[in-house]
Amino acid sequence: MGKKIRLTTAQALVKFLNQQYIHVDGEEFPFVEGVFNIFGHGNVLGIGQALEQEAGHLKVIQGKNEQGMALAAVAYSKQMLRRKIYAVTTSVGPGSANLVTAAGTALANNIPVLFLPGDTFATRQPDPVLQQVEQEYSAAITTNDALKPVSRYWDRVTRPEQLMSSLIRAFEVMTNSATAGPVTVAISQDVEGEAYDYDEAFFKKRVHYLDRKAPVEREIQGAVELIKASKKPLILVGGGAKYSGAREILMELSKKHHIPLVETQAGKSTVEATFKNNLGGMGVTGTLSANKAAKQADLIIGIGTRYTDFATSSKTAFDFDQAKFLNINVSRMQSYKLDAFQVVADAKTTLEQLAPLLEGYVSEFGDIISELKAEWLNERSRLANVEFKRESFDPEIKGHFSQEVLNEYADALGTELAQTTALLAVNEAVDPDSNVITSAGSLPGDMQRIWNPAVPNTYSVEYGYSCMGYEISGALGIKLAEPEKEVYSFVGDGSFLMLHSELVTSIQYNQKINVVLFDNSGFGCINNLQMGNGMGTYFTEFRTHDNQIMNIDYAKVAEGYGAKVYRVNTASELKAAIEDAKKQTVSTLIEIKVLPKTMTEGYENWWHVGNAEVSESPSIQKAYEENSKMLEKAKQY
Ligand SMILES: Cc1ncc(C[n+]2csc(CCOP(=O)(O)OP(=O)(O)O)c2C)c(N)n1
Ligand SMILES: O=C1C[C@@H](O)[C@H](O)[C@@H](O)C1=O
Ligand SMILES: [Mg+2]
Repeated sequence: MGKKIRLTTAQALVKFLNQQYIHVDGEEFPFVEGVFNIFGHGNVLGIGQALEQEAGHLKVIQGKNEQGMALAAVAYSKQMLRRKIYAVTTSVGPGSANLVTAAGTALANNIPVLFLPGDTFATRQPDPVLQQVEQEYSAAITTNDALKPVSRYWDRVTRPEQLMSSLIRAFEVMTNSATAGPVTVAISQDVEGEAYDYDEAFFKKRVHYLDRKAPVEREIQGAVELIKASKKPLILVGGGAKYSGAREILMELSKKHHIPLVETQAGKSTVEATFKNNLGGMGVTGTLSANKAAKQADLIIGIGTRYTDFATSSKTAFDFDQAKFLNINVSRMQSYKLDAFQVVADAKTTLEQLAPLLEGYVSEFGDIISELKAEWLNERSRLANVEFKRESFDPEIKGHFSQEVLNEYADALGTELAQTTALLAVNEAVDPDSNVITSAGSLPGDMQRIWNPAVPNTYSVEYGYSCMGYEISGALGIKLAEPEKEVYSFVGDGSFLMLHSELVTSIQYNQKINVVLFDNSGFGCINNLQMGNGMGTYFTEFRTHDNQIMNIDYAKVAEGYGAKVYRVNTASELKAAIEDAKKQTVSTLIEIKVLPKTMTEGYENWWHVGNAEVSESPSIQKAYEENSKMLEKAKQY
């Protein structure tokens, strides 16, 4: 037997984390960058003690809300293309419960993060301890069981020696591109501090290889046949294409064979918006150009995409009578979607192998790609120049609010600015290599349609879970990943109110983020959704008990934390604020008052939502009928 080293479980954990490396395309670097923490009695004397004693290369960062710091870890890993992670340690009970939303976000987006919540006593001697839920039907259930449905691997460590097999499994899952996702290793509070004679070999440097899985001959031949037989193939660029680093080969294939590219939220900015064949986002929140191209396509080459209802317009985006599907995905489960021909392999490797076999092939899209792109760019210019009128304003979201109500908003918020105009003013004003992030509300739709990233991998919208609160938390993660660049967090007033605690952490650790807050005094997109489906405006505006529109001074909140703040309600004030914010070293917040109903609306798309089948309202009955008609046209599965 080899040499032994006596450590507590938590000390062994920290020592092990320091020794995990990843190897990608010939480069090797530590996989765990640091540890976010909020200490409580469930982890301070165990993991806290171990980190205090010897953190090694790990950066230790104090979070302000478990969900917030965990979302920062998700965004960090996403920006690092899943090649580096932060671990997240929490106390027991509410501390670990606060991780559930973040774990769901990581899972829906296939992002590796290591969650280390404390667990109840293994000995059960002091039970029930403070914050122990004490489930009556089973003593084995703890709050951490709530993390099982949102973890790709879950384990509870109740003896020090279990840590070894548990961690090896955890790192195998996180560093495998087909299974990458959140991992939970919950360690009993008493066991964190218990000592054990660990084999020294457990702590040797471990390299996890992120090898690129190559397609087999049958897969390549099948893919080539499908492409050569198609007249109008379309490439749907998903997150997997970005993580695989497929930009150059995508552009080469697209140019050579005249195949348009359209993007999912996760795939956007794999290839910059300025690329001539990039028609932008597709689906419910897609562009007119991408959605028109999708309807014409007879072969959809889905690369690293989950085909969510947003990307496929609830399975109405394509002409299913003629379109075939070719899916390239490291996940076999994902590759089966839409009855596709499956290539279960790395995106970049597969496309590189396809390239020489497609020589001479040209699609029949002809000038259609450039015409569609030009048409969309015109529409985008129109959206940049929307002007409010007090007598007859026709907003993007039509027929919901009367002129009187729109004027009431303009007066209450002191603004005449449209959201699309504001967003495009920001797009023009920021440095092109800046990173941008958002996740919930109306902003992700606007971003997917009209934000043009000029530099690859600068667009990080989380739309797998669309988690309110990710925006500001995630901006901190992106800053940690790419400290040399500015990061802009686009956040609605609703999301800001839900969670912005890590703005404080960004200031505390001198990690400058820029929060661009769009205040329309309400849950705007949900108001659109309900009114667009025949309901009235019901609990989605921020109105007081006596029906006054709330005008909240969010800038003052951020100022209280120490951020540099700006209050703007015209496009020129906004541009000036962006310029000044660039000069700051501290985090900034730009509060923009925008009019409701001025976000972008759908472009030849449909979203299957759960309308009421029976109701007393004729407008709801009508919405139900219209949706049922659309459903008849949709692919059933
Ligand atoms: C954690 C979470 N809770 C609820 C939702 C549902 N939801 C989606 S958008 C939204 C309102 C967003 O309001 P705001 O941030 O002001 O954005 P707006 O739509 O006004 O642009 C809600 C409640 C969600 N996505 N995430
Ligand atoms: O319910 C929702 C509707 C979407 O428009 C929005 O972007 C998303 O955040 C959401 O949760
Ligand atoms: Mg809002």
